[in-house]
Amino acid sequence: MVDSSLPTPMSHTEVTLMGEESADKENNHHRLTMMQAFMASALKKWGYAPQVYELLKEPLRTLTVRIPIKLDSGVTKTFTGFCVQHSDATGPGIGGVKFHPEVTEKDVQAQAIWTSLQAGVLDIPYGGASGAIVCNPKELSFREFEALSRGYIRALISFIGPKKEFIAPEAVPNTQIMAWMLDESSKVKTNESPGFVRGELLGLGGSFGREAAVGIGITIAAKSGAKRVKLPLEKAGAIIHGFGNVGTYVAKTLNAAGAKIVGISDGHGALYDPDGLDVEDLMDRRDSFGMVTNLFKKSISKNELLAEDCDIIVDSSRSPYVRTARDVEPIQADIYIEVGMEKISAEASARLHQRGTCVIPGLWTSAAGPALSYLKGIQNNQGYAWTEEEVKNKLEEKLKEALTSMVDIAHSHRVTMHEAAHMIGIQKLVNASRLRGWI
Ligand SMILES: NC(=O)c1ccc[n+]([C@@H]2O[C@H](COP(=O)([O-])OP(=O)(O)OC[C@H]3O[C@@H](n4cnc5c(N)ncnc54)[C@H](O)[C@@H]3O)[C@@H](O)[C@H]2O)c1
Repeated sequence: MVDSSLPTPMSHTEVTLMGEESADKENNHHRLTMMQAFMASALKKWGYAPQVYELLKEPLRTLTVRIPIKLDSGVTKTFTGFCVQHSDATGPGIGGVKFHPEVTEKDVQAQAIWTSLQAGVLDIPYGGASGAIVCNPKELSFREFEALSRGYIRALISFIGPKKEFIAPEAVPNTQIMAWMLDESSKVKTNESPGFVRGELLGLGGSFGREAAVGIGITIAAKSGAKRVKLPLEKAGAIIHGFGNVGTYVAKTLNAAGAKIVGISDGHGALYDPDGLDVEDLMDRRDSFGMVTNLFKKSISKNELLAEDCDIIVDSSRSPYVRTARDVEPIQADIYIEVGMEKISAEASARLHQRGTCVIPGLWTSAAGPALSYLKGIQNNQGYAWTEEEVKNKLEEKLKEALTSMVDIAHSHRVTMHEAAHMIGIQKLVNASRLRGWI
């Protein structure tokens, strides 16, 4: 039964290209609403009843905790942390923990819903969760970082664990942070399995492949997009919008696959050279804020870069700004690869689709992390670790299966790849909720 009262996909305010800082401000923090709109639209396409949207539009649990930490100066500072569990209908939640000065409860809720959908896209037995600590990682010493990581686990220990929620790395969290979190949970709760956290050190039950995972996903995306638009990857020119952790990894893997990196951008500006940029050199010259474009007199603006001639755009920026249909109008690339949560609006995705651009949605490209967590869980459960090659092959297989399902749904339902991804994600969640008798 189609529900006409469900919200239609959000019509984003058309933001004139007035200077990116003000545009960012205007468009900020829309991701939860945007997620709900994508969800409502996917539910409508499947014809689900309104009660389904009511159940899934918000997380089942949102917890706020306060974490007091003694800083190196001897002063106690109290940090705020969030833990959001969207749904455990399909299994225990899996979610990253973000350490960021501007992260809000709504950001974490959006991320948790998004992770639920990712688990559905991958068809893995997990639900969506997400966590965050409001802090500026650049202001924390190594010891303070450890204290905060352990404090977060102590504050949440009753709500998380292998049967409730796994903790996985997100933005800043690295393997060391995961190891501290695992150790704290073993101290507070005896017999905690190494499977409690995902992404920790190899010597502590971690899996190979954590760092390479996102790059592997994006390379598959680039190769499959290139095949679709009949473009030899070896002759392709790629622009990396957001030359950070993911962006540099992608630049290196695309370079290795034969593509030329013709443009990059960071928080400051952008660089473009049709003859190709020296990725290694740019990486070496980045400052402690990750910026490099500020060193060049010939740098251009981030918006100008979007309009430059290229075959592939990888959008791996960490901008809060969601691109509208109007923003994507100047894009010339044949392939647009979104990395991370909803970088473009439903209308922008539809516009690119209409123009024949192959759009690979972030819901799929960023699913390599959860897919790897799933593979790690299997290794932990069987007490046997696979080789790096085995992990890579299984990861590729899982991602390719998910990509094929997405393409099939896009064709059979005549929808964009974004819509197809959301439709698959939501369907798995609805089926599990229905079997449990929740709806
Ligand atoms: N790190 C991971 O493991 C991982 C995994 C999957 C998805 N993601 C997603 O990928 C995206 C990038 O993550 P990351 O870890 O590389 O982040 P990062 O902070 O290391 O890099 C982000 C880059 O974006 C740039 N940037 C910031 N504001 C910008 C703007 N307005 N315009 C253009 N560039 C801007 C920054 O200068 C930086 O170069 C995020 O959306 C993240 O959620 C990350």
